[in-house]
Amino acid sequence: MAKGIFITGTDTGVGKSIASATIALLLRRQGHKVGVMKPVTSGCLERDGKRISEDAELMAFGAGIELTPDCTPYLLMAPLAPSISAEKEGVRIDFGVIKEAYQRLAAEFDYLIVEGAGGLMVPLAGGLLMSDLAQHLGLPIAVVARPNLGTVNHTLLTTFSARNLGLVVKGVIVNRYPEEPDEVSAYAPHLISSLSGALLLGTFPEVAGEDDRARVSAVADRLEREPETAIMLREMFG
Ligand SMILES: Nc1ncnc2c1ncn2[C@@H]1O[C@H](COP(=O)(O)OP(=O)(O)OP(=O)(O)O)[C@@H](O)[C@H]1O
Ligand SMILES: C[C@H](N)[C@H](N)CCCCCC(=O)O
Ligand SMILES: [Mg+2]
Repeated sequence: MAKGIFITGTDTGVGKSIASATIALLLRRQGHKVGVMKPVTSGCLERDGKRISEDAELMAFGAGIELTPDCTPYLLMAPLAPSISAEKEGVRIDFGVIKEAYQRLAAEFDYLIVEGAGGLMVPLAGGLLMSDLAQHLGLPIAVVARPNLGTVNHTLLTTFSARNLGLVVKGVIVNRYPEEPDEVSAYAPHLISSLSGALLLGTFPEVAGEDDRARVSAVADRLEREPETAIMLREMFG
C-alpha cells in the first residue's frame, strides 16, 4: 500500500502542481514507484477530443509514469470552483468514486501524490469541501505557500483550519523562494514555522525555465543538492 500525501495550498496558483511534481521526481530519482492523482480538475483542456488535466500531466512527468483514468476521475471544463464546474455539466462529485480510484492506485505504487484544487476550503459538492476529501481519503496534508506578503495569514488560516477539522498537517512548503529574499520573504518561513504549529518542510526555490516541466526539473536539481531534502521527504511520509 502506497504512502500518500495530499498536497494543498494557501490558494490557487501558489505552486501545488510544481511542488507535487517535484516531490514525485525526487522520489523517483531515489528509485521509488510513484503514482499521482488529481481527483478533481476544474479548467481541464481538450486534446484530440479527450479531456486532459495539465496538472496531472505535470505530476506524471515527475513520477515518470503514464496517466490512467484513475489518476483523474473528475475532469471538468470550467475553470471555476469545482462544485460549480460540476454543476454546469450535471455531474456530482462522488467521494466514493475517488476513493476507489485512490485505492487501486495505492495498491500499485510505493508513494502516491494527490493534488487538491485551489485551497483547502474549496467547495466540491453539496457543502463538502476539499478538506473533507483529504479526510475521506485518510491522507495527511502538506500546504504549499507563497513567500510574499500575506502568506503568514493565509498559511496560518490553512493549518489552523486543517487541524480543527482533524486533518494531520505534515507541514508547509514555502514555494518560489527568491534567490535574494527581501525582508518579507526573509521573515516568512520563520514566522510560519514558529506560529503555524506545523513543520517547515522546505523552501522550494523560484527558478527560471521555459515551461513547467523545466521548472520542476530545475527545482528538483536544486533540492537534491541540499541535505534538508531527505529530511523533508522523511517527515512528509514518515
Ligand atoms: N518554484 C517555482 N519557480 C518558478 N515558477 C513557479 C514555481 N512554482 C510555481 N511557479 C509558477 O506558478 C505557476 C502556478 O503554479 P502551479 O500550477 O503549480 O499552481 P497550483 O497551485 O497548482 O495552481 P492550481 O490551483 O491551478 O492547481 C506555474 O505555472 C509557474 O509558472
Ligand atoms: C481554476 C483553478 N485553476 C482551480 N482549478 C480551481 C480553483 C478554485 C478556487 C475557488 C475559490 O477558492 O474561490
Ligand atoms: Mg495545480
